[in-house]
Amino acid sequence: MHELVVENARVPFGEDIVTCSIGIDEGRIARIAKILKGEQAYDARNMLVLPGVIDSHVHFRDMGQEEKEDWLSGSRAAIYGGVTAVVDMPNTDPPTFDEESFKIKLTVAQNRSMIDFAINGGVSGNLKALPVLWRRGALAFGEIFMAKSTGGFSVDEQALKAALLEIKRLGATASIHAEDEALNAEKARELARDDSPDVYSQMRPPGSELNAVKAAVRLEHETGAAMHITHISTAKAVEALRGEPITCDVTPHHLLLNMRHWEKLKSYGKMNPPLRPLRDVEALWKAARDGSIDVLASDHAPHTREEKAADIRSAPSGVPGVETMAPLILKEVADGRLPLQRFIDMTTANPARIFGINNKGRIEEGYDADLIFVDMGARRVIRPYELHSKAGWTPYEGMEAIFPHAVMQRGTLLLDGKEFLGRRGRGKFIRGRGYERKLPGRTS
Ligand SMILES: NC(=O)N[C@@H](CC(=O)O)C(=O)O
Ligand SMILES: [Zn+2]
Ligand SMILES: [Zn+2]
Repeated sequence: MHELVVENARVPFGEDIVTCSIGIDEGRIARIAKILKGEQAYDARNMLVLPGVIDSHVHFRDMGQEEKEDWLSGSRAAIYGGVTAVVDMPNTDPPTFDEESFKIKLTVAQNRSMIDFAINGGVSGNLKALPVLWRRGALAFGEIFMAKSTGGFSVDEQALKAALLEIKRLGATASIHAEDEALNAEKARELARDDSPDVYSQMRPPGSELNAVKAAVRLEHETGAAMHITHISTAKAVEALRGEPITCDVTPHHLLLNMRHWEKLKSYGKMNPPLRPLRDVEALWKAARDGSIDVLASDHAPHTREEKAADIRSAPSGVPGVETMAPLILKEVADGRLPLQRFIDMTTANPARIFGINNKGRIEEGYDADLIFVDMGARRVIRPYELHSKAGWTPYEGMEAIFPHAVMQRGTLLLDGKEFLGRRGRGKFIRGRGYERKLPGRTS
């Protein structure tokens, strides 16, 4: 007799969808079978049941940037979007560059997050701090900024190489923000007086990303570090990774928005890397379908309406996305633009494997019962006032999406139809592989 049985669940197994029961004990999937007995039952009503989404690239801000987002608002938005685990980036205030800032963020997230969370260590002139960040449980290192973005951090190739050698020594993974800082700076000067609506895309051209990705490939050859390119946004950068042992992720905005959206979005469409031409968007979809892109990650980067109302050069870069990512892409799955199994791999098993998150990302015995329940016919138009990020705006207003009907984390419902059941502080810290492990002695 299981504690809880999810009945009438339609679970995708490879190409098939099997109607089954999922037996859950102590928050874990204990059995999957036709019929199971449980003290409690949850009728999935023939909904599609998928593993909870792991969003491996979010900026939940908080601490010195509470006005943009905090862990409570960010994790609430995540739940409504079917996300049951997030990985928070280090460009916060304070930035996660040392033991003290890691502990501060961990305490804040443990007190406030309603979903399970991981914290990445940052890299910026803090080479000596990488081992202690790893021991404190950093999931990975990154995003490591090769070009300045929000927060103004960036490392040159020499510093990046030193960090990669240390990351390799630790057995950790590096996630890279690949743009060419020098080219971006040169373009910004060259286009200082240009007031075309798409000038921001011209200031950070595809060549900037390509230069940085090529440098990252060289550094992988030189260091052998486990590397991942985050928010890849151009056809040529995807090509540059072909055949390389480097994984990558794509954001919903680079799949669903393009340079034609500048007219309408203005500074709300500003993010790094910037909006691209349609030909890059089509190439990203092709790469998502054929597996050249491993992960879908939101790069949830909220800024307030007031900040975003500024002109294109002074407004901050970044768009919110944790609540709309899975719903928007599930709608594309329903429209046949991406196979369901690719969606599942890109949002669950792949990020779990790449970043070393154990026991999450699959509907299999022994895995956490992190589940989302989706009616693939339940389309809804996105309205900003119905979303939950503190941003209070979205670049996807008016677009159709398929939001999950229910969300469960480790066997506890966090959302059930209109009923929101998330609780502050219930999210658990997802520790990286280096947590409290004795570090290999320093070789040099
Ligand atoms: N993507 C963005 O434009 N901004 C992100 C940082 C980043 O991912 O570069 C942010 O933190 O605001
Ligand atoms: Zn970035
Ligand atoms: Zn980011």
